[in-house]
Amino acid sequence: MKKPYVISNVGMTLDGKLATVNNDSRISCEEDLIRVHKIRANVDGIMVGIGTVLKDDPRLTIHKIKSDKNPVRIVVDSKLRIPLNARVLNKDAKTIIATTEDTDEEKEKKINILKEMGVDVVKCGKGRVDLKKLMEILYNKGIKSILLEGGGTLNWGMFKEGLVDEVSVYIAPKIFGGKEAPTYVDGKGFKTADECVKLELKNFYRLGEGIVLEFKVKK
Ligand SMILES: NC(=O)C1=CN([C@@H]2O[C@H](COP(=O)(O)OP(=O)(O)OC[C@H]3O[C@@H](n4cnc5c(N)ncnc54)[C@H](OP(=O)(O)O)[C@@H]3O)[C@@H](O)[C@H]2O)C=CC1
Ligand SMILES: Nc1nc(O)c(N)c(N[C@@H]2O[C@H](COP(=O)(O)O)[C@@H](O)[C@H]2O)n1
Repeated sequence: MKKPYVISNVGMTLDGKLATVNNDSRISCEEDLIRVHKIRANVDGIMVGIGTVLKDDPRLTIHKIKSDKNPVRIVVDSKLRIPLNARVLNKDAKTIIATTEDTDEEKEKKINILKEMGVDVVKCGKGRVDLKKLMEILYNKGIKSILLEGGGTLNWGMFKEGLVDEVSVYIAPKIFGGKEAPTYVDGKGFKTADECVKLELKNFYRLGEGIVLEFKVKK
């Protein structure tokens, strides 16, 4: 299958959290955010799950460094829960919403509004977005590289389907704790260590107050 090259990046605490139990996701230092924006500047698309849009209202543009273009923003949103005033829907960059083929009158109405706003809505899968199919669709739209920016539920979906090629994480010297706090990879998890995603460490370095680790995913 032809698919975009996918880089998974997060800023996480030493205990693997992406945010606190109250959804405070201030983890990366300024130097790390600049590093992330340099990656953004080198990919065709930036992808997040609807959970991240609802909790963070991100822009998903390049705004920490100078850049003459923005990658396409991709939101994975089965039930089309995206608020029409979400910042990812502004005119700063193109946006693709990936939703399921499941349909009802209300959903179709919202799709039409989104299309009028210039948003590209793609349908793949039933129940939940079929991520493998989505990757194929995105590749055929000319998106050959993607920065996957979470959150933990979408990260699980992408790792489980074997769709991630590279990992870079910033580990901040912070501990958030909390069983309910989102982690780098949530979802159901693998049942045995044999099934897990295996990584090859490629590089590591100190950045600001924390550390960056870079891996290739073993296929
Ligand atoms: N520190 C960091 O670097 C980052 C932190 N975060 C934090 O992570 C948290 C959000 O994470 P989370 O709540 O897990 O949300 P996600 O952003 O991972 O979105 C998850 C949602 O995506 C939708 N989805 C659709 N299809 C799939 C699929 N095939 N597989 C997986 N998900 C699918 C589901 O909703 P539906 O069924 O409705 O479509 C699902 O609930 C926030 O607290 C945010 O601040 C997020 C990114 C980076
Ligand atoms: N790398 C990184 N470090 C953190 O500490 C973070 N909280 C995040 N969050 C991700 O970045 C998105 C915000 O993007 P904008 O600045 O609004 O463009 C947020 O939604 C998460 O995906 N990342």
